[in-house]
Amino acid sequence: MSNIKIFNVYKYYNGRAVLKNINLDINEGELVVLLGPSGSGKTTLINGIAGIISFENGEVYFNKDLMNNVPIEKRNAALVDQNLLLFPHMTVYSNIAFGLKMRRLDKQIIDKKVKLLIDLMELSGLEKKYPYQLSGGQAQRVAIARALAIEPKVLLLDEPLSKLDKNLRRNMQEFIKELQKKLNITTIMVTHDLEEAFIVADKIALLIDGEIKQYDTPANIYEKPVSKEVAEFFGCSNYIYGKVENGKFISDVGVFDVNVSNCQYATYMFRPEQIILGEKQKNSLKACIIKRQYLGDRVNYIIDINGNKLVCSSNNKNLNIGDIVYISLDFDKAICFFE
Ligand SMILES: Nc1ncnc2c1ncn2[C@@H]1O[C@H](COP(=O)(O)OP(=O)(O)OP(=O)(O)O)[C@@H](O)[C@H]1O
Repeated sequence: MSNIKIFNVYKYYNGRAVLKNINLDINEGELVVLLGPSGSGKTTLINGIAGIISFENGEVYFNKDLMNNVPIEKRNAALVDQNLLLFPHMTVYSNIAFGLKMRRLDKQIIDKKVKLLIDLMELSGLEKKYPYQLSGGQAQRVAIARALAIEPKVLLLDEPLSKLDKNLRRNMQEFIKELQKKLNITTIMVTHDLEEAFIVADKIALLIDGEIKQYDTPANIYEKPVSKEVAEFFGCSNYIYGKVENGKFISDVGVFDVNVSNCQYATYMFRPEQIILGEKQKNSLKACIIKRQYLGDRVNYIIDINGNKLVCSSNNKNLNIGDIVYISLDFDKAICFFE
C-alpha cells in the first residue's frame, strides 16, 4: 500500500494547459474520486499518475519515492479503464494469471493467487469461460482481478463502470467500495457521475477546466462548497442576496437573524432540500407554488416569495400550483458566500 502525493502538476497539449497546478495528498488505503465534466482533465491526470504520459511540470510521489522518471511497469500501479482489454482468446483463469505468468512465478503460487482472486471477486464457476461469454459486470470483475493479481500498491480506475447499465453499475459501485476497503489499497477512480462519486469516495477531487476546485469529503463538498462554481456542479441551488447588518441578513425574501457580524453584502445558498415546507410558525415565510416537477420519490416545487423564485424539494407530493405554503430557512446550515 502506498500514499500518493501530487505536487504542482501541469500538462500542456498544443500550448494549452489542460492540467493546472494540481496538488493532491492521498492517504494510504483511501479511495479518491476524480470527478469533473467531460474534457476537464481527469483521464490526463490518472494517465500521468500511472506513467502512461508524462507531465511537463510537477512531481508525483508514491510513498516518498519520486515517480516522474520511473517507467510504467515499475510504478507498481495497476490501471483499469473502460475498454477493459481482456485477452479474448484466454479464459477467465488465464486472463487473471497473465501478469503472474509474465513474472515467471511458480505455477503453484500462480494457482493459489488466482484462486484467491476468483473467490474475492465472486467469479467462481467462470474460470473456464472466455470474455465473450461473460456479462458486463463479470468482465469488469475479471479486469479488476487481473489488475490486482500483481499486487499493485496503487489501483487506478478510469471510468471502469461507464459501459454498464444502471442496476449493474450500482452493484459494482458497492462491490468496488467493499473490495477496496477489504484490501486497503490506495485507489484513484475517475468518474463524471455525481452519485457514483458519492457512493464510492472517501474524498472527491472536483476538476473543472484542468483545475482542482475543491478536494474534500463527499459531505463537505456537497454541503460546504467553497464557491458557487462548486455548488452549481453538485446540482440545483437557491441563492438569496442581501446585506448583513448587526447580525441581521436583510434581503428581498425577508430579514433573518444570522451569526455573521460584519456589515457586508452576502449571498446565502440553500439546497432545495434545505427549504422546509411546513405549518405556519413564528419565523416561517408565506410562499405560493408556481410550478411543480414530479420526480418519483419527491416533488420539486418552484415557489414565489415576494417575487423571488426558489426551488424546494419535498416528499409531500400533494401540493399543487396556486397553493399557499409556509417555508422555513435554517440560516445556520446555509452556506454564505461574501461578495
Ligand atoms: N493526446 C492529446 N492531444 C491533444 N489534446 C488532448 C490529448 N488528450 C487529451 N487532450 C485534451 O485535454 C483535455 C482533457 O482531456 P481528458 O481526456 O483528460 O478529459 P476528461 O476529463 O477525462 O474527459 P472525459 O470525461 O470526456 O473522458 C481535453 O480538452 C482534451 O481534448
